Amino acid sequence: MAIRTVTDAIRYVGVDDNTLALFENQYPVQPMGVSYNSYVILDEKIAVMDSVDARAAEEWLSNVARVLEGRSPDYLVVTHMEPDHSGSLMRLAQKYPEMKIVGNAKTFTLIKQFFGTGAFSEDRMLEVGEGSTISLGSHRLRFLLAPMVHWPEVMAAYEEEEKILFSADAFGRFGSLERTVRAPWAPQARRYYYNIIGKYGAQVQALLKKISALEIKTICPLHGPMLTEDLGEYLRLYDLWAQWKPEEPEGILIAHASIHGNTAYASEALKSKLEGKGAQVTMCDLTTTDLSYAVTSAFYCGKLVLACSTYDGGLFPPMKAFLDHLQTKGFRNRRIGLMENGSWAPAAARLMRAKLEEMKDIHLYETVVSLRSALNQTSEAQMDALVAELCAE
Ligand SMILES: Cc1cc2nc3c(=O)[nH]c(=O)nc-3n(C[C@H](O)[C@H](O)[C@H](O)COP(=O)(O)O)c2cc1C
Repeated sequence: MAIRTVTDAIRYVGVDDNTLALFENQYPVQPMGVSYNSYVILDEKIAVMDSVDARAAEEWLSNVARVLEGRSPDYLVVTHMEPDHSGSLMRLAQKYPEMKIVGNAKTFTLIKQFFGTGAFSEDRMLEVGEGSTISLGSHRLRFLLAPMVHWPEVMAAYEEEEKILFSADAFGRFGSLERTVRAPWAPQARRYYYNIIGKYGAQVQALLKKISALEIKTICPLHGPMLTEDLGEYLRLYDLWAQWKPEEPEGILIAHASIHGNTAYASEALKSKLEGKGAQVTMCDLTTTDLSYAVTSAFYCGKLVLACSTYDGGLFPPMKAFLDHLQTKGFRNRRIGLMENGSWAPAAARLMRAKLEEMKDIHLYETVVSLRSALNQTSEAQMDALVAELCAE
């Protein structure tokens, strides 16, 4: 990946990873890839902002060396210790033994856990806290602690001279810079947010409140593009996401998990009926859709219909996994209809309801569509009643 110029004094030295299959060993990142971002601020003193995944160490070290042009960095700022950003930290630290490591108290606890208690001598660890500053010359970094966005030691850094927010993982998105140069920010930022940061909406709101007092010209996140335009729109979306509010309050997601196809067929019939009433419907086959996309679609819409076959007295596993993931990510504040199928003792609706009742602010529609193997007159009448409820508001 080519080095990029952020401003005259600031360079992007991050690395694209276009070969990784699963980010965090669970989120597909093909074909879009992912980037591990890192920046260098060149002034009287030099700060390197974060390192990269160990997979990308060689390219990153070479990028850093090229922009340094023979100088040595004074600081490596560690905005958090997740290995996709700290995996090459020790390589840079060994190469430049005079360089100080900048972190907060929790950062150094994690550094010791990952790299051993003797990883750094005391004089190499420069501890900062909320509001601490480091002057580099004409540039000055001010630190804003952002605990649990989405690790405990996370901090952002605001560069006061050029009004740049180094936002750690906030505002990041999947997609390498090379492969997604023309892709809109929101779709992969939304999937990144809900799956990785989503549980910590309250902590994201706290960070948004802190940065609302700042004039920001550029946001430099740790994944995906540097953001220079439409910042108001990105902040608006983050504010919505952090409050678990749907982007399409009237949009309906039908998420189905069908063993032999009858529940899927009934879901298609439901979709036709809803569209006949002018509703905006998205379908998600949970047996073929990666969970990270299904979870994102669920958060996007204000209304859902969950349709599931009964399986050994329980939920068909793709629905069970979907509900587990939603719960983990703090899913709430949605209106939901249920459709079940069972050939001899349907239990799916009862089990889905029980799971949803553990979540906050879930409104369940009264009508439950209960299929016995296949759609028939009785279940179609239930479906019509559910359609009326879904379209009533
Ligand atoms: C392995 C297996 C276990 C099942 N367990 C139950 C069950 O416990 N209770 C029930 O009523 N139906 C059970 N069924 C029937 C499914 O719910 C059946 O596939 C469904 O009624 C038809 O819908 P589908 O074509 O969408 O899967 C089971 C089916 C399979 C293949």
